[in-house]
Amino acid sequence: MIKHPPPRLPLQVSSLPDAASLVQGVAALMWIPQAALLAVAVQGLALGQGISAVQWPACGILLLGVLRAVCEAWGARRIFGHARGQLSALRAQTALALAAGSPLDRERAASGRAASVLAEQAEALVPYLVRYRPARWRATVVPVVILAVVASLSWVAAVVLLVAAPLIPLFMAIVGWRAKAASEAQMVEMGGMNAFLLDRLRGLATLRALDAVDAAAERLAQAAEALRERTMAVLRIAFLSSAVLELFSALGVAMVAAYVGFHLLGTLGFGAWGRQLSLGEGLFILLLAPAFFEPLRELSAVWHDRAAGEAALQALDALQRRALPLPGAQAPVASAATGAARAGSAPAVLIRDLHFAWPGEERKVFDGLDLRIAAGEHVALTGASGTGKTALLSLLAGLLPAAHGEISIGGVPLSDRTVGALRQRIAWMGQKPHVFAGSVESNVALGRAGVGTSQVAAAMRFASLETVAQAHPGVALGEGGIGLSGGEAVRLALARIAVHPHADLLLVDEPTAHLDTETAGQVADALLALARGKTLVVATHDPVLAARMNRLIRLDAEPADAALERAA
Ligand SMILES: Nc1ncnc2c1ncn2[C@@H]1O[C@H](COP(=O)(O)OP(=O)(O)OP(=O)(O)O)[C@@H](O)[C@H]1O
Repeated sequence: MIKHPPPRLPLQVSSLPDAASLVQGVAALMWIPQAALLAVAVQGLALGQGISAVQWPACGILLLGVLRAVCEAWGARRIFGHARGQLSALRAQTALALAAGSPLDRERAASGRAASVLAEQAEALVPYLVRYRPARWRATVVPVVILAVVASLSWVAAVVLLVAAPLIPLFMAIVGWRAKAASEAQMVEMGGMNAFLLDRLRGLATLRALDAVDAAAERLAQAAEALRERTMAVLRIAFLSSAVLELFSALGVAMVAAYVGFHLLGTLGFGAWGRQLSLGEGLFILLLAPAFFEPLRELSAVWHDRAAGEAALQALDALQRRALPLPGAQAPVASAATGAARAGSAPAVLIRDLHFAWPGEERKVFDGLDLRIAAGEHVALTGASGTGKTALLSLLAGLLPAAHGEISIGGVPLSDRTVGALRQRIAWMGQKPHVFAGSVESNVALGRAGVGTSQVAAAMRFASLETVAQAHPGVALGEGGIGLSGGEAVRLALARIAVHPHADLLLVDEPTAHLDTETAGQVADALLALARGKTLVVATHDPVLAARMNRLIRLDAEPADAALERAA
C-alpha cells in the first residue's frame, strides 16, 4: 500500500537580520557623527574661527560619506544576492511539491495560476526581502539610537520625537491591514485571469467553432477590469500610507525646529537638562530630527512590498496543497539501469483487495477488487463508461495512491519505495496523449536518458510516422499537437512506447477511440506487435480490439460470489 507523505511545513523565509542588514543599519547610523561634524563646523564659523574650523570636519564628513556609501553598496549587493537565492529555493520547493501531486488530482492548481504564482507573483518576494526587511530592521534600531543621542542634549526635543513617532507605526498598521487584503485580492485576480486566459486559449478551437469567442472575450475584459481596479486599490493604499507618514514626520521635525529656535532665542529656556544649548548643539538636534523619521519613512515607502511579499508567500504555500499525492514522489528517482536490472521476463500483475475512492467522494471506485494478470498475458479492461478503467490503469502505473490493498508487479509490491523502479518497466499511453510544441522527434524522445536518434528513428518507422509531413526535420508541431491528425497523434504515442527500452508492462487507455476502422486496425496491429512477449493491459470500448486480446475483464461485472448469493 502507498503511504501518504508527512504533513507539509509552511513556507518561511529566515527572520533574523543577516550581516548585510546589520552593515546597512550601521551605515544609516553614520549620519550621527556626520551631523556632529557639520554642527561643529558651523559652530566654529559662528565663533569666527574661519576656514580652519571647516577643514577637518569636512574631511571627516567626506570620509564617513565614502564609508557609508561603501557599506550601503556592499549590504545592498549581499541582500539582493541572498534574496534571489531564497526565492530560487522557495520556487524549487514549490515546484517539487507541485510535481509531488498526482496528475489526476482534480484540485491541483490550474496551470495558468501555478505559472502566474511561480513566475510573476513570487517575484514580489525580492522587494520584500531586499527593501522591506532591511527597512524594518533599520526602523527598529536607528530611531532608538538617535532618540538616545537627542535625549542626552535635550529631553524636550526627545519627547517631541517620542510623541510623533508612535503615531506613525499606529497609522501604518491600520493602513497595512488594508494593504495586505488589497494585495492578496490583486494577486488572486491576476492568477485567476492568467488561468482563465490559458484555459480559453487551449480551447480556442471549441470556442470559435461554437461561436463563443465573444463571450470569452467579454469575460476576459471583465477580469482585466477587475484586475485594474484591484491594482488601483493597492496603489491608493500605498500612496495613503506614504502621505500619513510624511505628514507626521513633517509635523515632528517642525515641532523640534520650533523648540530649538525658540530655545536658542531664549524664549523657551527649559528642556536642556538645566543648561542652555549652544548653536552647534541646536543644529545637531535639528539635523538629527529628519534622520529620526527617515527609517520610518523608508519603511512606509516599502510597506506595500510587505503586503505583496506576504501574499506571494501565502500563494506559494497554497500551491503546495494537494488532495492526491503522487506515489513515490518523495523517493529518489530510480536510474534506467536499475529498471533494466529488474526487468527479466514480462511481469505478472496481482491486485488484491484494492480499495480506491477519489478524495472527498463517498462512492468507492474499487471496493475490494481482486485481479490476476499472468506474465505476458494480453488483457482488455472493458465496462461501461465511468466504471474505473482509467483509474485502474493509473493505480497500476503508480499515478494514484490506493487507499488500501496491494498491487504487485512482477512479484514486487507497489510502494513509495518501489514505484520509481517499477515505472521504469511500465509503458503508459493515456487516453489523451499530450503532444508538446516542438518537433515530432522531440515528442517521441521526450528527453529521456538513453534515447538516441537511432532509437527515435526506429520507433518512428515502427509507428509509420516518418511518412507524416510534420515529421520532416525543421517542422514543428503546435501546442497540444496542432498539425497532427487524431490517428497520427495515437501513432506518436505508440512511438513513445516503442522507444522505451525497458518497458515490459504496457498500460494503454483506449488507443482506438475516435479512429476509423482501418486506422484502428493498424493501431491494434502495431500495439500487438509492440506487446509481443510483454504484458499488456488495455482499457477499451472497441470490441474488435478487445477480441484480439487473450482475455476480457469486465470491471462492471458482478463479483461471482455476489451473484451466487443473489441467486440463492
Ligand atoms: N481526476 C478525477 N477526480 C475525481 N473523479 C474522477 C477523476 N477522474 C475520473 N473520475 C471519476 O471516477 C470514475 C471512474 O472514471 P474513469 O475515468 O476511471 O472511468 P472509465 O471507466 O475509464 O471511463 P471511460 O470508459 O469513459 O473512459 C468516474 O465516475 C469519473 O467521474
